[in-house]
Amino acid sequence: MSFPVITIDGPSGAGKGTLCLKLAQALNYRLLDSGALYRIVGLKAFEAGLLTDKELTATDEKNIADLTAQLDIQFIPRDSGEVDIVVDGTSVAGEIRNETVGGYASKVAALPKVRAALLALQKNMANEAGLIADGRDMGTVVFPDADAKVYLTASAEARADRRVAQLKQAGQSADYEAILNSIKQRDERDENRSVAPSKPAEDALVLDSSQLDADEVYVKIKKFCQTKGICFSE
Ligand SMILES: Nc1ncnc2c1ncn2[C@@H]1O[C@H](COP(=O)(O)OP(=O)(O)OP(=O)(O)O)[C@@H](O)[C@H]1O
Ligand SMILES: Nc1ccn([C@@H]2O[C@H](COP(=O)(O)O)[C@@H](O)[C@H]2O)c(=O)n1
Repeated sequence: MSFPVITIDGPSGAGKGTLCLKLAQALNYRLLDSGALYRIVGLKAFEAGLLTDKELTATDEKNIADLTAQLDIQFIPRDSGEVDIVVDGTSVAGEIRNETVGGYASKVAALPKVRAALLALQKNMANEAGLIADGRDMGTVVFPDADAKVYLTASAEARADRRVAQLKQAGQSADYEAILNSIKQRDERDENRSVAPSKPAEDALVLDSSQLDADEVYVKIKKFCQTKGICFSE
C-alpha cells in the first residue's frame, strides 16, 4: 500500500517548517524534517574533527559518510504535533537549530556519499503513513512520485528579516547583515552543488512567500493540495 506524500522544498527561512507543521497537523500525516538530518551529520562531523575550514577531501567524505551510517536517528512525534529528534538516545532538537550548525549541514550536504547514506531512512518514512517531506531535494530526488510538490521561496532579505525576528523573540541577539550573508552563502552552496541541488521539481508549484504571511501561504498550499486529490477534513 502506498501513502500520500507532499513535498515542500525551498531555501532556508522560506517558511517550510511552519507550513509543514500545519499541513501535518491538519492531515494527520508524519513529518520528515530532512534538514535536521544534515544538521545532525554536520554537527557530529564537526565534533569528530572532520569539518575544518579546509576543502573536504575524498577521505573526509568517506569518513563523514561512515559516521552518518552509524548514527541511530529517530523522529519522535510529540503530542503538540511537533517532532523531537533523537540521536543515539539523546534529543538534539535544541542543539542543531542555529545558523552555525546550518553552515555545517550545508557543507556535508554537498557530499554525494553522505546524501546516499541518508536516502533509505528518508524514503522509508513514506511506508507507514501519509508524509509531509520538508527539504531541498524532496520533490526532485527523494520522492519524485510525490502526490503534490511545492517549492516555497522568499527573497533573501525577507528571510533574513524573519530570522532576526525569530531570534529576538527567543531573547537572542541578531545581526541582520551577518544573517543575510550567511543565508546568501548557504543558498549559493545549496543551489550550485553537483548533487541534488536545491531547485523546484519540474512539476512543483513555486510560491514566493515574501509578501504573504504564514496563514496566507497555508491557505494557498491547502488549495493546491486539494487540486491534487489530497483530502482535508476541516
Ligand atoms: N510567510 C511567513 N511570513 C513571515 N514569517 C514567516 C512566514 N513563514 C514562516 N515565518 C517565520 O519565519 C521563520 C522561519 O520559518 P521556518 O523555520 O518555517 O522556515 P524554514 O524554511 O523551515 O527554514 P529552515 O530551512 O532554515 O529550517 C520562523 O520564525 C517563522 O515563524
Ligand atoms: N533535503 C535537504 C535538506 C537540507 N539540506 C541541507 O541542510 C541544510 C540545513 O537545512 P534546513 O532546512 O534545516 O535549514 C541546508 O542548508 C542544506 O544544505 C539538503 O541538502 N537537503
